[in-house]
Amino acid sequence: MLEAPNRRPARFITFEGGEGVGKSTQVRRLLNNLGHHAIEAVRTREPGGTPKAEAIRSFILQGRSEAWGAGSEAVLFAAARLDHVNQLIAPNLAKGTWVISDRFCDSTRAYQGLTGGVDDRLIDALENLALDGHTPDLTIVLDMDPEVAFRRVEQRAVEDGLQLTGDRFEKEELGWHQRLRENFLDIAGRNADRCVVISAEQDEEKLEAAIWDVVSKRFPELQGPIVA
Ligand SMILES: Nc1ncnc2c1ncn2[C@@H]1O[C@H](COP(=O)(O)OP(=O)(O)O)[C@@H](O)[C@H]1O
Ligand SMILES: Cc1cn([C@H]2C[C@H](O)[C@@H](COP(=O)(O)OP(=O)(O)O)O2)c(=O)[nH]c1=O
Repeated sequence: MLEAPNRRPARFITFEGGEGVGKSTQVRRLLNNLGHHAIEAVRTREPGGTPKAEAIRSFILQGRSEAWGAGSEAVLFAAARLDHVNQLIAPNLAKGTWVISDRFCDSTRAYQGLTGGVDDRLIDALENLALDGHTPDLTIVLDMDPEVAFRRVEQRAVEDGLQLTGDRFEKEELGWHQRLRENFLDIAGRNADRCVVISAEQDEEKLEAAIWDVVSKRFPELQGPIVA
């Protein structure tokens, strides 16, 4: 079959950062903006994205692997990622569909590696195996004070009449979340070609515009007028 001339490769974009910084909200908004530029894209998340990876997600987030330690949890996250890459990410990119993921490999490095104390060599090995070359083209790291992020989540839960329970990682103490924030910034600094840090302490529309500015400058195919 003949390749369409000048067909650009599909892009793989990930969002990273602490709890409640607005990743899911901005993934949705980015997808919408890509649609306005006639870019076909799928939204996904980690842990999860495929039935097998979602099963691993429930197991971990219910706290069932907590007693096994951060090393074993890193292996579980990588097992979920392997399936996610093979079944969803790689096939979509291969057929020209962009993939936008709410968290990816930097979360394992930040949570289990730098914050959880798992040896870099294990994190590196798991990352190489699970990604199999599918490194994101761009990673947006949403950065904010975790205390402010918690207040947002709490306020929204009160407004929606929901009870906040806190999953496996949400229930860690504030100092832990502050270290996590520093660790994401450290990862971004060490991968400056791929990662862009954006302050998430701005309203949803302004943050969306700041993200679009970064994404559209990075990928020339987005620089034309809105077509859809
Ligand atoms: N820029 C923002 N300003 C204020 N509240 C926000 C903003 N972005 C998201 N929220 C709210 O904060 C909470 C967490 O947002 P969410 O997108 O689910 O974060 P994450 O995916 O990072 O956990 C939600 O209740 C959401 O409506
Ligand atoms: C992908 C991934 C997530 N996690 C954690 C981060 C979150 O606490 C949790 C995912 O839960 P989620 O509800 O998606 O969190 P958030 O809304 O903040 O993104 O799993 C890891 O510890 N390691 C990983 O590799």
